Amino acid sequence: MITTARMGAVDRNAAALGVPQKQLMESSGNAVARVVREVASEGDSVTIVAGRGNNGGDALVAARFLDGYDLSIQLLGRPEAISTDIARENWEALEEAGYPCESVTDSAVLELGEPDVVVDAMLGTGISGELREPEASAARAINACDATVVSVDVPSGVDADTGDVPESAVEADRVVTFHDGKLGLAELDCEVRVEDIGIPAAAERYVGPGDLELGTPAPDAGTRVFVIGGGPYTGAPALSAQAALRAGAELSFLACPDSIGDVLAGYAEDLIVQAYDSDRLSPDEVDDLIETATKHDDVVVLGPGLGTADETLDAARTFLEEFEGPMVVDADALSIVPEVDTDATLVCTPNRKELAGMGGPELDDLEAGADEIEAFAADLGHVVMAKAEADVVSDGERTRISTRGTPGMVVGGTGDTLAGITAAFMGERDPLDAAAAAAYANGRAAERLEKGGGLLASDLLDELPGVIWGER
Ligand SMILES: NC(=O)C1=CN([C@@H]2O[C@H](COP(=O)(O)OP(=O)(O)OC[C@H]3O[C@@H](n4cnc5c(N)ncnc54)[C@H](O)[C@@H]3O)[C@@H](O)[C@H]2O)[C@@H](O)CC1
Ligand SMILES: [K+]
Repeated sequence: MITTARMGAVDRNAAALGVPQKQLMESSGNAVARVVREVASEGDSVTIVAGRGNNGGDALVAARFLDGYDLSIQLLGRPEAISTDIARENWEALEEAGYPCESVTDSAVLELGEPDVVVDAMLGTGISGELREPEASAARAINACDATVVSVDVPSGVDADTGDVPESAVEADRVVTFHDGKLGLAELDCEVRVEDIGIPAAAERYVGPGDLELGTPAPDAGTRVFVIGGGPYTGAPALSAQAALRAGAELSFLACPDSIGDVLAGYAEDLIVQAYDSDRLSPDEVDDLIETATKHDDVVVLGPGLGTADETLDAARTFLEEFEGPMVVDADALSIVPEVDTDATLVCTPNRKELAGMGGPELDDLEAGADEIEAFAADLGHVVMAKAEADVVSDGERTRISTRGTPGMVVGGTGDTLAGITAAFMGERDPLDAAAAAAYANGRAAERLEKGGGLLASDLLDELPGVIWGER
């Protein structure tokens, strides 16, 4: 099963891999025609009712695969109103080649007659709510006639994600949907066929620009990130907090020992430092930290630069047990995740060594071990983003791999930026989607810098907005 948002992302990834949507539309149209051939006999009359989006485009392609039938092609609206180039090009090709095309500009004029088959291609996944005109009248006409109704992708009007069926929706006899099943079709009383349209498996497996779009919230999402880190180290928490801002967080807070508060504040005037009265994180601070994070609905980053003192790990353990919001767990805090029972929503970001330290698989090649990482994430019950040349992100059921990045990223601190980006995205996005998008963004930032070696994690900061807001 796939959501329509994820389907859109995979589609975009396929285009980035060199398989553009027009090619997929050709496959979809072909698949629609195959189903029409199954329900129609030679010479039967087939009426295509096409909307102005890509759902209509699929059926316009199908027309070219239906020689031998008594075809009628009705476009709902004026050809100039077709909303995508690829659908318009397919319309123009039909007109040019002399197919029986009509543009229906007044809903009252939709003359269905008594066709044997109606292809319902008014609306697919682009729909929201009750049908508007002229689609609503056309749906009534389709529902009133005796024809076998073949719906393209989804019966027009039905929400492919939720399965909501507004009163005005088309009642289909068959549905031809593409690539993968849609949750919203499961409850319908009709035959649903899932057709392969030639999307490369890599478009789902490897993160691409579609994942960036899917996992990145709007720039005004207003997420607040709260980094709990530092003590023995100062750079790591500062990098996480700054990366969160570059990835669109509205505010980035840093909770740290007061002994390093001034140092952290000195790194960047954009950070808001909340120092506690101690040399390192200890259980005494936890109640305050949880109260602050909970009150402001913060996304927490726990771990960067915390160190491994016993009292610090005790504090991290208590925080995990008691916090119930979204959080990224990185670095020194990772080792305690398997021992605690938490209601928080976690993305854990171990490198190879930390992964093994958490009781996960010992792997040289994370990509080759993706199945083991998936099994580990399932056991753990949290999203795991394992980091190396390839980053493997899994929630135990869904697994995505990012091969973006450069060898220069082995330098210290690139994991800290990744944690901060993930947190900024997690405020408004599914944790797996957020983590996958963050891996892509962090890696792309390094690629754009084109440094063979000598990359600094802090170099990535300036590059992130161009990737995230420019490439999504
Ligand atoms: N991988 C994919 O995602 C592929 C998608 N394809 C097709 O593309 C379709 C999605 O295309 P689009 O995104 O262009 O969307 P649609 O073709 O579903 O329709 C979009 C249009 O419908 C209008 N609309 C929205 N709600 C409405 C309502 N309640 N009443 C009347 N009009 C309404 C919108 O303003 C928009 O112009 C899929 O369903 C599928 O058929 C295929 O071409 C192949 C590949
Ligand atoms: K449809």
